Amino acid sequence: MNYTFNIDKEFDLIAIGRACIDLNANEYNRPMEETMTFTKYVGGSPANVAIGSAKLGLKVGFIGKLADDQHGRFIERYMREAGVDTSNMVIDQEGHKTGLAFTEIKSPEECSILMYRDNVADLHLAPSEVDEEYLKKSKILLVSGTALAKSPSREAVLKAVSLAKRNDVKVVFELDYRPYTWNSIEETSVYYSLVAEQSDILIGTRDEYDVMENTEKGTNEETVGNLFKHSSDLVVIKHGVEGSYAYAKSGKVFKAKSYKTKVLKTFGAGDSYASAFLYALVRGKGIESALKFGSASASIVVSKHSSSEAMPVAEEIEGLIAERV
Ligand SMILES: Nc1ncnc2c1ncn2[C@@H]1O[C@H](COP(=O)(O)OP(=O)(O)O)[C@@H](O)[C@H]1O
Ligand SMILES: O=C(O)C[C@@H](O)[C@H](O)C(=O)COP(=O)(O)O
Repeated sequence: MNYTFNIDKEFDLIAIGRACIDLNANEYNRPMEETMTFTKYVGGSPANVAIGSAKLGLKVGFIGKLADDQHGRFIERYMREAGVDTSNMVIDQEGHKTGLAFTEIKSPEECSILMYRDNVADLHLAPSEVDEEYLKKSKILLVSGTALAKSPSREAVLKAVSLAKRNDVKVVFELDYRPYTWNSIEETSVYYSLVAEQSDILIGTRDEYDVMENTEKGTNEETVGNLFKHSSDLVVIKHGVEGSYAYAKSGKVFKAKSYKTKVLKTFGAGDSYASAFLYALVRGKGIESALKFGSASASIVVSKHSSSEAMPVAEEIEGLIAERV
């Protein structure tokens, strides 16, 4: 089953939200307290998705705010060289900082992220910095849930969503829930529900949908039943290594297994999944195939050290899918 986009648009995808720095532990299987060296990469979920999709060949743009410092300049250059259009990345003029994510790899299954996100530039993106003329050129607006955590970024995203709806741009909501950015689950649930109801496509883990619904143990059937009362017509629910489902409004349900690999760390799975899933969907490969693309890309990235730099090219994904038929 195919998903259709407006083919007259110049950009395939424009992401909105944070572009930050990941500092990934060089020493494996050690707690953070004993980790002495880290490698720097561009990070931030929507930046990772933008980089991943651009590497696969989509025409990608980004709306976000960068710190006016060495880190901000590193991020802009890296993304531009990765093929992302950075013309709508705004440079902060008020001394806000770049968000940092230190990763801990205690074991392949036990990974965590220590985030430094006080006073970060990305959450200071203002509604006036979201340009309708730019956004309307895209097939997809990719919204990262974390960008809803604080004003003025929250209002900037709400404006982008309403401009997307006015201009035949599909809204894809990547729930991307990061607890430390929010005051409470109640607050998250309010803003997640607001954007979910206006989104065409949603991508999240089962746990993230539970946060959105402010519930402990929701079911996929209840989740999609509620979402299909609104704008959504495709809902992807990921269950980690157990695999993932896509529910279409027509009633069709698709399932994909994950691809076994030698896991180095678990982070990066969600972002690589989203970039390859959307690539396949935009290229008209069908929903079932898009799930396989997402899963295969995630499998490749969890076996590597970074999230952004490790994003695969299409041939690597196709090779893995063909090998595991
Ligand atoms: N250990 C793993 N080995 C291989 N693939 C994995 C593994 N963990 C996750 N994946 C793949 O990555 C996808 C997203 O992972 P998940 O953990 O659900 O998302 P997130 O990283 O957003 O929390 C899964 O649907 C699966 O295909
Ligand atoms: O999103 C962030 O700010 C941190 C990411 O850059 C980091 O690489 C990561 O956590 C990715 O994990 P994922 O969301 O599971 O793909």
